[in-house]
Amino acid sequence: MTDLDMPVVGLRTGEFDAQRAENAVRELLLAVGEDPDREGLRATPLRVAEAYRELLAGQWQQPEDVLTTTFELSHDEMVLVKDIEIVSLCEHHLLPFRGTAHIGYIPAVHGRVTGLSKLARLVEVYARRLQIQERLTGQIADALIRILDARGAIVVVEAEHMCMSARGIRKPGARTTTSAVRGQLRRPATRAEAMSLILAR
Ligand SMILES: Nc1nc2c(ncn2[C@@H]2O[C@H](COP(=O)(O)OP(=O)(O)OP(=O)(O)O)[C@@H](O)[C@H]2O)c(=O)[nH]1
Ligand SMILES: [Zn+2]
Repeated sequence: MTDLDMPVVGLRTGEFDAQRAENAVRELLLAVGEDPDREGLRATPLRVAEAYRELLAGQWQQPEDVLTTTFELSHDEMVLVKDIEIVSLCEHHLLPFRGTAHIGYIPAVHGRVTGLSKLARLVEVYARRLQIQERLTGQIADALIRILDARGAIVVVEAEHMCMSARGIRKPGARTTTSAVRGQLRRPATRAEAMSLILAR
């Protein structure tokens, strides 16, 4: 059987399998030489499973689920929300990366704008998945174009990866910045204006 013959399993099929996650954590505790039945660890598999349910809640959500409220408004200029805190999980090490996201978009002509909180909800949908920072950044920008029919979108994510600070190269404080720019925001002047607003403290 080749890989191509394998049934497609994983992302967003079914529901979060809490029992399976608990069993896996119990196995992990055994693997690191612990006794999962000692008092302090007895509830740990359950706690960890619940923590992953929360950290990965976006696996079972779609951006359309949160970009619901829109208002009829002809707004020709950029809407920018800065400093949205994010916590995501690096898909390579299952360790958190955390930081901030900044989102700007130019609404559709004679179109609709969305509620500001929905932009932060959109970030959550993609952050609460197994991610790499570049994909997270691009997915948010693409959703703004696809779902809001935005004329332009810019997303900047700044984050610190625990896989770089707590293990491996061990460089606490190293921050990674990624950006995704789509549509009219790719025009140099518009992009420069957006970046200066994002970088202004
Ligand atoms: N581009 C990108 N790389 C990431 C991200 N998160 C983690 N990584 C990197 O993924 C790479 C995985 O490299 P590997 O060599 O397969 O794994 P590793 O031996 O654990 O790597 P080290 O972290 O260098 O010890 C590492 O360089 C991580 O820093 C991300 O969001 N974007
Ligand atoms: Zn990592």
